[in-house]
Formats: sequence, C-alpha cells, structure tokens
Amino acid sequence: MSDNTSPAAADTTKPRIREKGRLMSASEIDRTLVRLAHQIVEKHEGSGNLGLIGIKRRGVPLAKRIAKIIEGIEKQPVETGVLDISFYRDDLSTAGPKPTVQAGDIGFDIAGRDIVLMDDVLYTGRTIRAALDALFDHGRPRSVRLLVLIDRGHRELPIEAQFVGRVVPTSSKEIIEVKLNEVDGTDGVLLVELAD
Ligand SMILES: O=P(O)(O)OC[C@H]1O[C@H](OP(=O)(O)OP(=O)(O)O)[C@H](O)[C@@H]1O
Ligand SMILES: O=c1cc[nH]c(=O)[nH]1
Repeated sequence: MSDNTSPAAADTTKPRIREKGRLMSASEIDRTLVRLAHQIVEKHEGSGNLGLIGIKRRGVPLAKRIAKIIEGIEKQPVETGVLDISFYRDDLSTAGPKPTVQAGDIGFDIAGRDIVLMDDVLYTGRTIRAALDALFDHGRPRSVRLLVLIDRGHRELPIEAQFVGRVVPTSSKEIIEVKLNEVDGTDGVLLVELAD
C-alpha cells in the first residue's frame, strides 16, 4: 500500500540537497561589503560618476547596501538601478521575439557613467553575458565593472569580476546558496551539495 503522506512521497519534486557548511555569516557579509565599497571608491577615484546596478534577484539588495556604504564614505548620493535579465539568458529559447526593455527599467540614465554590475554568485558567466546585452540596450556607459559576493569558478565564458567578496573553489555537484535579508529573511552564505 502506498502512503502519500510519507516524507519520501512528499519530497519527490524537490532536489535533495545536503548542507556542507556555512561559508559566511551575516557579520562576515557586512564586513565584506564594506571592503568592496572601499575598493569601488578607490578604483573609481570617488563616486561622482558611479552607477550601481543589481541583477535580480540578490544583486539588487547588494547594490543598495553597497550604495549606502559608499554614500557614508563619500558623503554624496550614489544611484542604483535594477536589471532583470531573465529574457536575455542564452539558455532560453531564441525563437521568441527579443523583448524591448525601456530605459526606465534600470532606474537611471547609464550613458557615460561608470557602471558596477552586482550579483551574488558568479558561476558560468552566462548571467553576466546576458546582463551586458541588456545593459547596452539601455545606452553606452563609460565603463562597466563587475562585483560578485562569491566567485565559485567553472566559467564557460571569458568573464571575470573586478570586485570579489570571496573566491570559493567548488565541484560541479556543489551549489552556493546566498541568503540576503531582503529576499530570504536572513543573511548567510551556505555551501550545499546535490545528493545522488
Ligand atoms: O554565472 P551563472 O552560471 O549565470 O550563474 C550565476 C547566477 O545564478 C544565480 O541566479 P539564478 O538563475 O539561480 O536566479 P536567482 O538569482 O533568481 O536565484 C545567481 O544569482 C547568478 O545570477
Ligand atoms: O552555485 C551556484 C551557481 C549559480 N548560482 C547560484 O546561486 N549558486
């Protein structure tokens, strides 16, 4: 007799994952973002021409937090924007029409600006390639640099981040789970593994 209420029956649609360890605590994320903010200011010799763009989802709170830290350092506002690149991923069908993204979607005019794209994890690089496509549909920035909280390797494209929270060598069975308060209700970075 089958028992549909058993845990095994209930979990068949979810990938089985095993937590292997906590890579960063909330306070380690905070300290890392302070360091990255200082590195951005140093590299750009201030923040006057900066624009920070978070890639949905977790790049958005990262951009807002770093903007706040830079504003504290430089005592002037830093513009932030949002990029939702889901329609630009090259792993989606190319048969459909390419959507037109309105300039207002990012939140500010990127022309001539020094842009720092922000995301939580850099893996194959395909999200960032798609983000660059989307970004240049909005205008021509003076420069574009990339910040990620975690670089886990396994790149499939020639894309590198200039500002990196932590490099974490991983196997292809492992997954980095970044959790941020604004999205997940808690802050932390976990290393998990897909169970066989
Ligand atoms: O370098 P890549 O191989 O492209 O992988 C990195 C991307 O994967 C994750 O996003 P995901 O697609 O899981 O969406 P989410 O941010 O909404 O969780 C992560 O937030 C990065 O954006
Ligand atoms: O390990 C990974 C790979 C891609 N995106 C993530 O969030 N984690």
